[in-house]
Amino acid sequence: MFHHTPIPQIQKMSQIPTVHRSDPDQIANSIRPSGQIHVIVGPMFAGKTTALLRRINSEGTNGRNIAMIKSNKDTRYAIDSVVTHDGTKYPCWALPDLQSFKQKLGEEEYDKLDVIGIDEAQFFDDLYDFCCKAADDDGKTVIVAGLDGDYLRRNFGPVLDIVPLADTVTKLTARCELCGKRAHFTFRKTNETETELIGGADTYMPVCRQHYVNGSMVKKTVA
Ligand SMILES: Nc1ncnc2c1ncn2[C@@H]1O[C@H](COP(=O)(O)OP(=O)(O)O)[C@@H](O)[C@H]1O
Ligand SMILES: Cc1cn([C@H]2C[C@H](O)[C@@H](COP(=O)(O)O)O2)c(=O)[nH]c1=O
Repeated sequence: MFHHTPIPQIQKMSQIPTVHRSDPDQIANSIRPSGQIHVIVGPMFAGKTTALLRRINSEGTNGRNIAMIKSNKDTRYAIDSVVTHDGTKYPCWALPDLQSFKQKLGEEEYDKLDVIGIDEAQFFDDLYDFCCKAADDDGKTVIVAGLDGDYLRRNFGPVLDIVPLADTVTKLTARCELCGKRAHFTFRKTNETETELIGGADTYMPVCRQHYVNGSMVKKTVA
């Protein structure tokens, strides 16, 4: 039996859907305020909050209007201030999430802001959406400090999610508490296993790779 295979029809040019290219002039001429996002990460005690405060103070010196936010989960040194491990302070909004910020501050005050600092960013689930809107739509400079990794060296919260949005990313290091070499990791001294556990030098120490691995082995052996 003879089978007739249908020959595919060649599409006429007019039938091929047009790909619409964005017009570069239109993009270039659209007037949008230009925001920025700067991200500071690293282990605990690396100087993330210190770096954040330095940048915020320098923006303030340049006459820019600033607001600082931290997670209200961080109750270590003060409720309504960002505080470094060596005691430098800056007043802030301590919030459960970032979406409540505009409402708390008021629309008019929000519009006047040039720079928003965010500390303990690992605790804000809505970090990505907030930063995207603040920089892309509202023209704010957002400076974010937070832990990139938790005590098990896993992604911590949404901090690494905003790297694709960022103008700059700075990874700081601390000093290994056991040998003084550069420390990239945070070691939890206690046996608690929950990801979020607020604490300072009583609970955590910065360590180099070698001492992170040794410490984890010792913990496993003892457990
Ligand atoms: N192992 C440590 N234990 C306690 N404090 C430390 C330790 N290493 C450094 N520090 C102090 O912490 C300061 C940095 O604090 P901070 O900016 O709050 O760090 P981060 O925000 O990265 O945790 C350093 O300047 C130093 O004074
Ligand atoms: C590693 C790790 C840390 N945390 C908590 C401990 C502190 O309260 C903050 C980090 O503060 P810092 O300003 O960076 O010193 O995060 C946690 O909850 N879980 C962890 O694994």
